[in-house]
Amino acid sequence: MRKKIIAANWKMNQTIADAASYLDSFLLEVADEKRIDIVIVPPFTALAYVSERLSKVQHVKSGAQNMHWEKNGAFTGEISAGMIRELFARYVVLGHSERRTLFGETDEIVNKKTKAAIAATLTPIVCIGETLAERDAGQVEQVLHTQLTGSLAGIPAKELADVVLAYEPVWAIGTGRTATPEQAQEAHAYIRKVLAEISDAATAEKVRIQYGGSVKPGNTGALMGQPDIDGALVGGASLVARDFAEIVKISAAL
Ligand SMILES: O=C[C@H](O)COP(=O)(O)O
Repeated sequence: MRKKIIAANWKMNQTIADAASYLDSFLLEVADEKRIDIVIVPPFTALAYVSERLSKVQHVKSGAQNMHWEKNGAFTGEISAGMIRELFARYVVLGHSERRTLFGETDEIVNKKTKAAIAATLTPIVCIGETLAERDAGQVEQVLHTQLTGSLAGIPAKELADVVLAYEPVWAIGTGRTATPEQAQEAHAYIRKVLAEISDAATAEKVRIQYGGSVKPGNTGALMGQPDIDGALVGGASLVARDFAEIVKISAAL
């Protein structure tokens, strides 16, 4: 049985002051929700603060939104896995579609970052997903296959088992247009099939696959009730503490 993992990707939102009042209410709301993993992914500027607050709460962890694959060097504006780990963050989101589309991240780059994160004992949340044009052209499986084999190349099964994947159809991100539970389940089942091909069936069964794209309290139950959906990567709805707490509670109760 895979433990569900629900993550709040705040993207470029929330100051330290915002994070403080958010956590005041969110941590009270989810104080008893210890059946699932909960992750808060703030912008880098609030990561130290959020990690410090969460160090007193065992069941909620922090994560970063991006990192560079090198340990250090002349990479202005970048930070390394070791720097994230120094803040006691446990997760890092890699290859988010906004990184791929707006900042030119390729599967090769995501692969280097994933390996560097694992080497630094961070758990990567590797994002994949098709655009609307690709879905309309019937290329969903082809796109997911390319992204999976490229982003996860050369990662041994033992390490792959602990990687978290996030299936985020690009057309559902921030649009209010959610994949139906059936569409999401179909994609997740295919992802697990590809995972079995690139590792083995037992490893594929262990990998947790989140769904992301306009997840809200109202659609959480139907999505999280699907057999191959093991959690959610939540953007917009995670900015409101009460909404994100509701998503956590609905997921934990399933
Ligand atoms: O990382 C989160 C995803 O991009 C989903 O964002 P959204 O919930 O605002 O659609």
